[in-house]
Amino acid sequence: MSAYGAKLRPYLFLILLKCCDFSFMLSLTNVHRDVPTRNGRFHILKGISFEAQAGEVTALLGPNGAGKTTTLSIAQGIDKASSGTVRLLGVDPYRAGAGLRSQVGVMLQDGGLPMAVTGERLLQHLQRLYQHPADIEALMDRLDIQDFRDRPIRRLSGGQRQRLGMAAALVGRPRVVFLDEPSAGLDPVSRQIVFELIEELKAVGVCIILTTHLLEDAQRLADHVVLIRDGRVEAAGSVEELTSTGLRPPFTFRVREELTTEQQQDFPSHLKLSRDELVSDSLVWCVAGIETPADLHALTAWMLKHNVMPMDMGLNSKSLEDVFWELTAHDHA
Ligand SMILES: Nc1ncnc2c1ncn2[C@@H]1O[C@H](COP(=O)(O)OP(=O)(O)OP(=O)(O)O)[C@@H](O)[C@H]1O
Repeated sequence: MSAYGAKLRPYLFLILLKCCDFSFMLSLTNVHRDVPTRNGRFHILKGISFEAQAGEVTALLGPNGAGKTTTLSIAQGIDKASSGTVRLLGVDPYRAGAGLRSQVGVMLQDGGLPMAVTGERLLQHLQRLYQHPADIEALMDRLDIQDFRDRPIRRLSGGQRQRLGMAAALVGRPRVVFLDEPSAGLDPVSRQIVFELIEELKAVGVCIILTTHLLEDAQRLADHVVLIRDGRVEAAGSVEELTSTGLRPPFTFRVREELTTEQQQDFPSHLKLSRDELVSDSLVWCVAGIETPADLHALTAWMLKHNVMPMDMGLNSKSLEDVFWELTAHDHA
């Protein structure tokens, strides 16, 4: 190697290292997607950026029509971004060949499953497409598919199809798995099976990207949440990061009997008392403005003065659902 080449060697090594850096299994940078319409162009995605890492669950959340499915399709390479950069295992998924496909599992929704064949036949067929497939007997055991393995897919219930769709996504032992609404329509037992499997996949370093409308599921499963609204990333971070920012959840207390007008009128003026509208039981009250022990003292002094003994009271922890409502409040106004 020339002296110039020798000087370049450390840099070449660094560039090579960067190209092989798969700590982000998936990255989208400023991705736009627009489609022609009669009056011009409709912008479905308006600059989506996020990353998904190995051994983590990344959950895409958002209201109907936000752009989640379009984002997933582009991330998988089924659809093409109008602009921006997509990297799946280091390559552009839209242009990539079979080498990438064999490392990526996609959970097919109902429409994508061949209705006439049996679940077992489908899994056997998929098994032959991969060099190092999973053991499908073990997969069928794990997802509780054995009982209906020989039934045509069209005869299966929604929950059975969901589990078969998940098995189909895992036959090739993928490094990255895309799951569209994996827990939709599942009974509690099937849901638990799917959740445990997702945890096992995480533990062996699989990168899981899922969409869900069930915020409770996202809260339980996701390491990283990407909240999409109107084609943009409205918020992103861990569940803890998202639930510890923004509005503080209200302090609530529950009483056995209705508060009188006099009690309400004498409430400490720097605190705001209102009924908790999310609870059908109207005897739950929210108190906004409790920031310090002195505020708490003002509240309990008012209770003492008016002989109000709460059945329970406390500061609520914020859920992903609260964050979702906060961020999408103007959509529902
Ligand atoms: N090919 C297309 N042509 C025109 N509009 C489209 C096209 N594909 C998607 N859209 C529109 O883009 C928006 C986002 O669609 P997308 O399916 O990505 O949303 P989503 O977040 O997955 O919604 P949902 O939660 O209802 O499944 C919707 O308004 C949809 O009607």
